[in-house]
Parts: sequence; structure tokens; C-alpha cells
Amino acid sequence: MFQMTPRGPFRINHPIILASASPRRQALLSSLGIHFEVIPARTKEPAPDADEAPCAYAQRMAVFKAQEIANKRPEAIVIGADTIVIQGSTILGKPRSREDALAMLTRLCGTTHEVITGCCIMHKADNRCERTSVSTRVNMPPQDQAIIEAYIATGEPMDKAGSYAIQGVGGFLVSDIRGSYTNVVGLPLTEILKILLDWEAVIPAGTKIRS
Ligand SMILES: Cc1cn([C@H]2C[C@H](O)[C@@H](COP(=O)(O)OP(=O)(O)OP(=O)(O)O)O2)c(=O)[nH]c1=O
Repeated sequence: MFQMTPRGPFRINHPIILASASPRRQALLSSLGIHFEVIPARTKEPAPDADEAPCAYAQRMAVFKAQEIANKRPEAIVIGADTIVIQGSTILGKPRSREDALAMLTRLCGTTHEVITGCCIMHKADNRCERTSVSTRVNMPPQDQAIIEAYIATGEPMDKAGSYAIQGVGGFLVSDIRGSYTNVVGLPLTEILKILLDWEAVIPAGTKIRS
């Protein structure tokens, strides 16, 4: 659990907790230049229900993570998120092994897939909860298996949904996207910031705060 240092166009107006162990999510939220605490949700995420729509599943997981922390810290505004990769009707999470990563990337390269991040912003003491899911289409040209295997050998794929990181070495795999880039990385910043501003949890730097 640690504080981030402020440096951007926004200021905190209410305590915020990011319920995520993802360094990418922490970096994205930190880019707003606001103080926040990080308390990762620890409970194991359940598998999707039979016939559960991917965006419903991603939102349910985000609520699951936010709820765990909001129960401990009802006074804070808690942000939870869950990112999944969808190809056809198959939900691809994080790879279980290098072999699993190879199967995922072999399947994704040469096709267009969808990345969905479900988000939940919860303020238990105020009985407020807003959930959303954002989708981005990602196009990946075909790749030789030797290139895919060399990418997997970097280790980067192993904690990423879909076995790649668009913001990292894996960026070379992506020719183009349609939709939010930050959503692919793991936190749709435009949508999250809108809710935080609507809730006045965050205000533009320099705003005179009514006493
Ligand atoms: C597709 C893609 C996913 N990812 C990451 C974002 C998430 O960290 C991860 C998906 O796993 P998640 O289960 O969404 O998140 P997490 O386990 O990393 O962290 P927490 O549950 O504590 O919030 O994949 C990238 O970093 N880049 C990408 O291009």
C-alpha cells in the first residue's frame, strides 16, 4: 500500500484507492498526477459463468475486486478493473504457461481481436457504484512462430491478458487499433477520469475548493 506523488493537471478531492496489483494500472492512474493508495484485491477471481457475455464478466470481476477493498475502506473511493482479450467467443486471460502463451499468440496473430476492460468505481459509505466496460479492437498481422517464441522468451507475456503487452516489447505485434489505447493497457483513462470528475473525487489543479 503506498502513495503516488502528484505532478499533473488534477488534484485529489477525496481519498482514492486503486484495488490493483498491476503496475501498468498504477502508472496510468498516476499519469493524472493525483495521490492515491494501492491496495490489491487478493481474492481469486471466479471463472466466467456459462454463456456470460465477456463485457459482463469483465465488469463483474472489476466489481469483485473493488468490493473486496471497499468493504475494508468504506470511506474511500475504490477503483477496480479487469482486462480480458476476446477472440470469437473465447475469453483469453493470462497464460498458464509458455505453451499456453504460444497457443494464444499463434491464435491472435493474423487476426483482429477485442480487448475489454471492465471497471468499477465504488464509494461504499455513500452507497455509490458505477461500472463500465470499454472495448478496443486490435489488429495483429501474421508472425513467424520463431518470432512469437522469441517474444515469449522475454517473459513479458506471462502476466498479461492475451499474452502480450501493447505498451511493451509486444507493441511490434500490433499494426493498428480502433478505440482506446489505455483501455488495452488495462485502465480506460478517459472513462475513469470522467467518473472521478463527475463525483468530484478529482478536480482540475488550481480549482478554488469551496470551504
Ligand atoms: C492486453 C494487455 C493486457 N495487459 C495487462 C493489464 C492487466 O495487468 C493484465 C490483465 O490481468 P487483470 O486480471 O486484468 O489484472 P492484474 O491481475 O494484472 O491486476 P489486478 O487484478 O490486481 O488489477 O494484462 C497489459 O499490460 N498490456 C496489454 O496490452
